[in-house]
Amino acid sequence: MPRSFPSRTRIRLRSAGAVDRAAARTRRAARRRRVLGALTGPGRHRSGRAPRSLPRCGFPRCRPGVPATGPRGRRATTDRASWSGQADPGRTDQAGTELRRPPAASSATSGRRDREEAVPSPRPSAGEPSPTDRADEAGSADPADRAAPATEPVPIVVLASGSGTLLQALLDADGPRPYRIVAVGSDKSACQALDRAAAAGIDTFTVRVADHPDRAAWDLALARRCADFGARLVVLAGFMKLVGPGFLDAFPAAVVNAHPSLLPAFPGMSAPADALAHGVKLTGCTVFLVDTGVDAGPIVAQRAVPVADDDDVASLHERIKVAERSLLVDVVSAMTAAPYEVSGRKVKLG
Ligand SMILES: Nc1nc2c(c(=O)[nH]1)N[C@@H](CN(C=O)c1ccc(C(=O)N[C@@H](CCC(=O)O)C(=O)O)cc1)CN2
Ligand SMILES: NCC(=O)N[C@@H]1O[C@H](COP(=O)([O-])[O-])[C@@H](O)[C@H]1O
Repeated sequence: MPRSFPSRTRIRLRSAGAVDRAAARTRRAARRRRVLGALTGPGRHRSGRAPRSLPRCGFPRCRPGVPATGPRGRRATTDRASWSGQADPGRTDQAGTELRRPPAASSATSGRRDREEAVPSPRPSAGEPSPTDRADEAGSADPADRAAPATEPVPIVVLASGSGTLLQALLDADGPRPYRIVAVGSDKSACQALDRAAAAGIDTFTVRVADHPDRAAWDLALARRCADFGARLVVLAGFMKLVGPGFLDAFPAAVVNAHPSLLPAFPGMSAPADALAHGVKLTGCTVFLVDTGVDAGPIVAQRAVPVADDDDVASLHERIKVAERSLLVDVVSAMTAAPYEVSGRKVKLG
């Protein structure tokens, strides 16, 4: 049974700049606590409570408020201590995803902890800032915030195994985009998708299952590579490996997959062939939030595509992919441009 998503969670994917600013606010709040602690005596916050330590990211190189250096010197944001300053507390996970839970929301995802290293948890942790700190973080009095552009692109990583035409559509999308592809990864050492990324001047990486002792270790290695690039959203675009809980926990409600059928019809690796074999007259494509099931996660968007009488698998798949490319660009743009809400199986875009 796939794990479900938390009910009624509002998610705002944050730009790298936003997370860096949140880290700076947290550092300032910590400094204030130290100064006030010195004034009011040992071990006391001005609220009268004992100060809490900041939470640590699960990845060993990461420390709160200290940006790690990713490949080619790019900063992978690692701060997890930045809760939203709203009445409904939200928080930023390792991937920089801000999770906001409306008051009636149930608790976060249940989690297996069968991993070789701790990975970031979407749950509130001991480092939850005080309400005072939340107010500090929410406040727009910070000149750095006021000066920051409102529309910094959200860093995304695309994972692909094949020809990479979905990736190309994300690369080619016209106009200013709310996302920036910071890296393209694959489970294969060579594939056309990696070539397309390299041609566009984008960093690439490979994480092969065969190079890891087991699938859980591969999951964590893949998550680490994506996190090192500062990904807030991971897009599976023709990625032909199932990702597991170790990966998904690092990017809660922030991994999407494109699939060439109208799910829940025809899940799996041969959807267009299965649709043809079934004799359907209408099929299509789906973009969904990936969970631990196979093509089973909450549906974000779908588009219908007709089946022609003389279609073969290649012609049908190509017609689906035309729709899929623009659907994926639309969905990734919407998810990175504005908060979206996940409520059980329902996903509402901003
Ligand atoms: N946890 C999930 N991971 C992925 C999903 C998903 O829904 N949940 N979607 C896939 C894409 N996918 C089809 O939609 C899919 C990919 C791969 C497989 C599969 O069984 N793969 C085998 C290996 C096959 C191979 O390498 O040739 C495997 O993972 O061992 C099924 C469905 C993306 N990931
Ligand atoms: N089960 C996953 C699956 O079937 N994925 C599908 O592979 C194609 C990748 O195309 P591309 O390599 O040209 O981007 C796409 O149709 C994608 O949905």
